This record gives sequence, C-alpha cells and structure tokens, in this order.
Amino acid sequence: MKIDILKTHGSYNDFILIDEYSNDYGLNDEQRTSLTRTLCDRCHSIGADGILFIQKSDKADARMRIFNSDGTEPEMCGNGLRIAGRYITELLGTDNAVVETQKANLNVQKTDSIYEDIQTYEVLIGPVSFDVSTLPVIHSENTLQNTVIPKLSPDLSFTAVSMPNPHIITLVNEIRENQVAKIGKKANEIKDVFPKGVNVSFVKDLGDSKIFVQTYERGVGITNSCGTAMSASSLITCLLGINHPEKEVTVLNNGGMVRCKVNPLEQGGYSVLLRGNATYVFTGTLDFDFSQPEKAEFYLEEEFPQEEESYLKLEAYAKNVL
Ligand SMILES: N[C@@H](CCC[C@H](N)C(=O)O)C(=O)O
Repeated sequence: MKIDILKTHGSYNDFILIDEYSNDYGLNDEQRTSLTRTLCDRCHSIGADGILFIQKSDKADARMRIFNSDGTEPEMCGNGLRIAGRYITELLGTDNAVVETQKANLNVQKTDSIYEDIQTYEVLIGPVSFDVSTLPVIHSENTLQNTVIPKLSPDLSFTAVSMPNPHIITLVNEIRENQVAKIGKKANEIKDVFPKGVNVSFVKDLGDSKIFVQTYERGVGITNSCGTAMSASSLITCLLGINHPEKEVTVLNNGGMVRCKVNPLEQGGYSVLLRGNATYVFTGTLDFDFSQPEKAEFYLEEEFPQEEESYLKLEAYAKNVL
C-alpha cells in the first residue's frame, strides 16, 4: 500500500505525520503500531520519536493521535500538537483550530515567530493535574511534591504531574545525560510505582525566567525535547517561586528553545501555553506491505531546506543564551 508521509520536528523532537484526514488508508491500530515501530527505527528506516496520525473528528476541527516510537499510544504530545496544529490549519485554510486529543479538545494557533522566520504555533496544554491517581503513581498521599522516591533515587526529589500524560520533574544544579537516561529507564521499570510508565525530566534554573530541561520520554528514551515536559517544568518552577506566571518562561533544550506561559485558571488549577516551532523537513511516499514491514520502501518527494536553515539560526541563538 502507498502512504504519503511528512517528516517534521518541534525543537528536534521529530515526528512522521500521516494524514488520515484527507486519505482513507483504512488503517487499524495494529497497523498503526507496525508502521510506527518500523518507520521510527533510526538504524533501518526514516527514524523519528513518534508518528502523528491526523484524523477527522466529530468533536473538533480534527483529531491528533500520537504513537511513541515503541508503538505505544500516549495521552498527549506538546511538540507534536504544534505540528498537527500547523498541518490542520494549513489544510483548513485557517489560523487556528481545535484539535481532539485523547483527553481533551485543545486550541492551536499560528502566532508570531519565536525567532526570525520560523513557523511558530502556540498550543494550550491541559488538563493539568497533581492528583497521583491521574498519572498514575502509587503513593501514600494524594499528591507527590518535591519528594524522594526511594526506589528511584536516594537523593533526588520529584514532583508528579499529568499534562495529561504522566511526568515527574526534578530540579538539579547540573544535568548529566547519563543520569537522566539511567533514572528515566529505571522509572519505567518500577511498575509498582508507575504502572503505566512516566516521562522523567531534569530541570536546571538558568535565572532571568530561563530554564534548561532534558527528558527521558516513556516509550522513546532520551529525546532532544518534550513539549509537555517543558510545560510541566515551567509550571513547577512557577509554583516553587523560581519563575512567575505573569512572565513567559524561556525553555532551552537540546533541540533549541520554546516559550511557556503558565495560566492560573479561575476555577483553580492551571493550563500552560506552549509556543514554539513547527518545522517541516521533507515529504515522501512509502510503499508498505504489512506482512513484510522490513521491506518498506521510501521515495523522497520534497525537502524544505529554507525551514531547516531558519531553524538552525534559532538553534545557534538558543546555544548562545546558555
Ligand atoms: N514528545 C511529547 C510527548 C510524547 C509522549 C510521551 N513520550 C509519553 O509517553 O507520554 C511532547 O512533546 O509532549
């Protein structure tokens, strides 16, 4: 079967987008999982952190489903939602859209460039909850805030929050990638604490409303960035008084930079506005046989060198801020 794909990234958290809105490929979930595991493989295929499936919705303008590179389907993806937002608004010829995701219908909007000439979108991340049952995390109290999880680490303190996918966040003075990888892997093995796994982020405060975040993503591993994790980290630094909801937080990551604005809600609780790039890399066509996925062939159609060039400038700027 022939499938059109679009390779994209948000802060170099990279995704393959498959448009099931305009094309009836007749895929079932087993096939979506097979496509994801095959195509995300960085050694033998295109390589990506996940696949975004764009579908029709009877509740919103369109629906986004995200599959992690291991084939699992999480509740949400912040960087992916910006890309889905760009794709859907371009398809519908609008500047904003409501996108159905697993737990909520969320607004996406084209907005001012985050840096010179970058396709920029903002998405509202939520519902946000600190209730441990929403991740879930097995814990003796209703929330887990700034608390040591002895099975994970004897000295690091974590805060648990669902965005609504599950996150734990720790604030550190220095981020070491091998430690993020080790703790992230372990957190996803201790099923008696995190039965559905968890995204693990290490956050360094850089002062002046800037933070650096590195994440071990459930179902993927270390990624260049994770949108929901950067939103969660901005929120937690606001709650700790390090940052302030009135001021956008600049979040640096290994793939560049985004900005997050924490919104306290009238009814209590929070949502987070995540603003950043939605960059197209290339399009192409796949020849995919589900009985022989390893034999998939890919034919490149169009590249977007101008978008990559602009993004490289943002990346260089972000490195300078560090
Ligand atoms: N990269 C994403 C999050 C993707 C889902 C995550 N791996 C999970 O399993 O919850 C983002 O930008 O938020």
